[in-house]
Amino acid sequence: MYHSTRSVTEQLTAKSAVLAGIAPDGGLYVTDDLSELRFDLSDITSKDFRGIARQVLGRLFDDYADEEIAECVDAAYGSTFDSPAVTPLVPVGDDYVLELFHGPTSAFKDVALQMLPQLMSHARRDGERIMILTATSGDTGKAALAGFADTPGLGIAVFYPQGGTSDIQRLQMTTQEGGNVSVCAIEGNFDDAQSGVKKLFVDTALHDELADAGVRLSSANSINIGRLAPQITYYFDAYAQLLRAGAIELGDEVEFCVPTGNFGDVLAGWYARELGLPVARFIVASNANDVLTDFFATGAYDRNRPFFRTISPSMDILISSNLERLIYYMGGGDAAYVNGLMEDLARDGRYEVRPDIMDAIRTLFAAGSADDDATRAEIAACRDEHGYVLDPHTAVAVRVARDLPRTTGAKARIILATASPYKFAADVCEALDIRADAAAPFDCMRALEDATGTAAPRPLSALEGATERFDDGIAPEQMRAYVVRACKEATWE
Ligand SMILES: N[C@@H](CCOP(=O)(O)O)C(=O)O
Repeated sequence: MYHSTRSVTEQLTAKSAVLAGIAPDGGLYVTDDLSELRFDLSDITSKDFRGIARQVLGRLFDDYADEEIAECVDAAYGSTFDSPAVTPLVPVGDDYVLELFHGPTSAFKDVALQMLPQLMSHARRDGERIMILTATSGDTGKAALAGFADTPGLGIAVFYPQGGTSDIQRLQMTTQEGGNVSVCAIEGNFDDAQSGVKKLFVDTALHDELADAGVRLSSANSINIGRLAPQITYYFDAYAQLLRAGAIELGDEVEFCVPTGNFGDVLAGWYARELGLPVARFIVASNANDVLTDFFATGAYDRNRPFFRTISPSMDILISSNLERLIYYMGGGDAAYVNGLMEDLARDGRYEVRPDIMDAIRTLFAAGSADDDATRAEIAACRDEHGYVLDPHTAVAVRVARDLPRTTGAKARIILATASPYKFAADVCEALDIRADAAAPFDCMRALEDATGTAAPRPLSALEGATERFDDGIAPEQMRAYVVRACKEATWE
């Protein structure tokens, strides 16, 4: 059963938690006693990606029948990824890069957002209409649109920060087809978009108004446990790939370095560890928005700081929602304590975690940050040293990992590659000193292809000349009215 990080009174089945997205008190759904759900390592790592996905989802979402989970996995990972491995692991220097960008929108979000619509479709009752509200700093939005477009009974509204994504990321979203989709720029940053969405989730008057039209709200962000859980799969699968390559032996510990914004991706790794994956340490890598780096150093989470727009825009985030789940678990499941911290955050923009909890957290997590200059330098260095082209988010992680020696006991280090460099062609060209007009994204794509001998993913190059359907831009206060309209205008069946 699932309950809020902020209270334990309401207990929900997995299907209900997935459909709800976020708890009515603003908390995130969690399940207790993860240790009872641990896998036999030899068994789970003997499976391929799809087999691991079936195991992970079947265990965490036990009210889905085995056949339902199998149908979800086949639909999500049957033919939608351009690599037979789904998330291939590639050696780069002394480390490994886990390429999570082989899905339809060239970002790691595809792994979960090809799955979430399947999970929701199986949980939804006949006739029920669900509007998925999504805040994005660039990658989640398109991956959610691609996953939910024209899915019966489900609609989707995506909010992105105006000017806060790469040109390609914006075009991916504004050209999206489907009768159940809407895309809107917000005057503000990702935090404004996500806070706006969270406000709507706890707006009971809005819920009543939409209920009269037969619509309820849910989320495609990693605050939704149905979005987070599918990401656990690739941690186990990366380990399985290392075993098959003979790079480690069963039981050896590894470490992961994860480029981080909303803390969902790295938290999925932590769940994998709780479920039995031998992980010595997680490295949390941030860009200049280094609120997490400071948190791990000091125990104080303080969002009262300048917000930077960087060349790794998907990580331009100062409110890392999923940290709430980690604190809940590392604090021994004390929902009242978490509730108090979240009240501090809402009131003062900061909270401070108890030293004993921080000590426990620091045994497992290290953190570091890289600004734009360091990111560009890393893109260039990795190409020079290994002939491998990084996207800016992955480059942040590689740079942070470079500065931290591998922890004792870890037999291999895996860096999560979260997006294709072609989504950020202009910045990657600049970093690699490739001559191209930064204001012309498709010229940059071609220049990057010519200079590196790699090919842009077809869905990205096909954006050239595509018709932009959405040019709405609103203030955060107008999000409520926008959602009401989106619900009225969506084609539901
Ligand atoms: N990095 C995301 C922002 C939201 O994170 P999520 O994992 O909670 O969806 C993005 O690129 O949109």
